[in-house]
Amino acid sequence: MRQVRTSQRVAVVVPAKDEAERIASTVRAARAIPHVDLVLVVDDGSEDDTQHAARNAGAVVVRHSVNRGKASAMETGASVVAMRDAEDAPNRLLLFLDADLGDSAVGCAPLVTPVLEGHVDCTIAVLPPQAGAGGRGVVTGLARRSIARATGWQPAQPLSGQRCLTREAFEAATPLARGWGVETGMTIDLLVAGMALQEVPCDLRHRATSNDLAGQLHRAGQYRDVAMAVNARRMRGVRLSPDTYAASADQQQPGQPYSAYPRG
Ligand SMILES: O=c1ccn([C@@H]2O[C@H](COP(=O)(O)OP(=O)(O)O[C@H]3O[C@H](CO)[C@@H](O)[C@H](O)[C@H]3O)[C@@H](O)[C@H]2O)c(=O)[nH]1
Ligand SMILES: O=C(O)[C@H](O)COP(=O)(O)O
Repeated sequence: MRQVRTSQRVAVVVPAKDEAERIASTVRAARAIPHVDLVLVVDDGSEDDTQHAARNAGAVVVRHSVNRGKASAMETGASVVAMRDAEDAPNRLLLFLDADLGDSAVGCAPLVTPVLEGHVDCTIAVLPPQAGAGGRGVVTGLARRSIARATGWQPAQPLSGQRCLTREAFEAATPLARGWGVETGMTIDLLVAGMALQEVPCDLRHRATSNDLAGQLHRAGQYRDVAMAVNARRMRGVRLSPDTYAASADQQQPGQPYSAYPRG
């Protein structure tokens, strides 16, 4: 496991598209997370006032002049953080947060410690049930089954985008899968690369997707992107054989670190 450096800092990266209503409270809450010294908002071609609201709340803001999708905004954010990492200090950990968490974003603090202390390479938030959520688990099920087939892991919330990871882990997961496939692709890439992941319960609230027409269209886009991320990895052979992960898969426990390779 990697060396522990308690002086290591954390950069929060927030991809944001038309989030003027909630971005200020998300930024303020993110700044209160221990070890965070940089909050970077990537305005992904918003048509509202997201960039100014974020800047006024204390974030560093960069902007895509056209909408490029969440994964692209995450890559832009990580590149800007790298430019701001000091040469004589460890690279910052990256903490990706969605823009719609509002005040509850501070509830992501528990994601930092397991990575900072070197226990795992990436943590992923598990959210409590959300008021107004209308999904039937179709996209979530596709993502979970696909991750399990490639790596043996059965995460509770495979689509969760609140993730803290090392720079090395981020690089192992790039180029990121496009759009809404980013989390599923990242999880597979990290586990195939031999990294350890852990789901961590976090007290968060976000704008849940309802079951109206807009919600169903959103889920159709998510399904398409997850399927594309999975198929691209299958075609490139980015997956492990069941023989490799059998022991880890058998012993996995919810909320505990998971690594697909046997630990010697
Ligand atoms: O073109 C876009 C669209 C969205 N976003 C941002 O991406 C984040 C997530 O978008 P949201 O509309 O909240 O998506 P949800 O369906 O609620 O997202 C769930 O599912 C996604 C995967 O499908 C994950 O990325 C999210 O973390 C998870 O909360 C937000 O900060 C958005 O502002 C962009 O940056 N660019
Ligand atoms: O509402 C959600 O959690 C996402 O849009 C995914 O939907 P589903 O997994 O319920 O299909």
